[in-house]
Amino acid sequence: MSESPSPTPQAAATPQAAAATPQAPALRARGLGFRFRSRAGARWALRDCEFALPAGRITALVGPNGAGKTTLFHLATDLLRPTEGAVEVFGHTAGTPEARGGVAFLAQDKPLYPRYTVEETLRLVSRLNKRWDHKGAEDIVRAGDIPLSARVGTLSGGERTRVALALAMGRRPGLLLLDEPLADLDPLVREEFMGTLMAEVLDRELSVVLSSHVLPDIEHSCDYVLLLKDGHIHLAGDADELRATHTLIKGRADHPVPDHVVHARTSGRQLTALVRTGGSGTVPGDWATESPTLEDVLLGHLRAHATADASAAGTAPSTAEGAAA
Ligand SMILES: Nc1ncnc2c1ncn2[C@@H]1O[C@H](COP(=O)(O)OP(=O)(O)OP(=O)(O)O)[C@@H](O)[C@H]1O
Repeated sequence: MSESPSPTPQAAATPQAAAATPQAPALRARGLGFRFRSRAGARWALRDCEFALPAGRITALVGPNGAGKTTLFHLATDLLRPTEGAVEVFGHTAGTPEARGGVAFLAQDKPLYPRYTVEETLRLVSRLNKRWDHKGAEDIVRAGDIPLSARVGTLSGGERTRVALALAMGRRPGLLLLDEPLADLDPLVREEFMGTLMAEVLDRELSVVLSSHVLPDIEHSCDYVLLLKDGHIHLAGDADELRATHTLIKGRADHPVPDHVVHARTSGRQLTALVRTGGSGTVPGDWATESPTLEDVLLGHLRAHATADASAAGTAPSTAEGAAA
């Protein structure tokens, strides 16, 4: 891991508690847009984003590569400033001392000093944060059997993720933003990591937004979903509600396809489709129906996105993969 100028940039943020407005969403976007400018020209990474993520929940932030997930985290933590609109943390505009004090960010590359021991790293970050829970941070490290005397550079990817989580949690944030924290963890450590996170949510009334491409891990741990595509909000809502308002159907491919199909595909003579049923669960026609998992719902919407892209590029498969979101 390369040495970086500052471990956990957000750890140096103003250590001031966010006086959370009661009932204020943990994270809210109002007409939020961000445009990168480069030599190649300007490009919108996020546009017209409107959402309110409820407090005390674990929100899954999902979307294809380049959808704008990291950009959203950077806007929420004031590493970037909106080109248009605004983003708020517990009702406070991102970048204000109240917002900065209430949010901790675990970045994808988890910047840490490799030559420091774990203990030195915790002490360094504790000095930068008045509101620091040293025991809580150490407990998270110890739960992973990581010696405090170990040099960060000698830790595995999963162990570094745990140390970075301890640094973020030590700041006692109201909102924790995790950018693909599961990417370098093996399945057992992933399960353990999500268990630690869920316990923290319950014990500390923490709100979490977690970006991930690992959909099965989201299934049992996330209770709210935000799906981004091409910098726009494609889907947002309570996980149970999303399961209840979609239905999986299977049947003969030569049957007329029902309304509100999110995504359909054929295999031989069989058609399988994800349909928005608005909660009734009923689909007219001769179809076998099944309740979808959250993964089914997200895959359906992600595939719809991929197919729409392929169609636009003239490369859509010639099967019945038509999609209507
Ligand atoms: N520094 C930059 N300069 C110009 N464009 C950028 C920059 N960083 C990101 N982008 C572009 O902004 C868009 C959103 O990028 P972002 O990293 O937010 O996506 P993401 O959803 O986090 O992707 P991934 O899942 O691959 O991590 C992409 O089109 C990306 O190419």
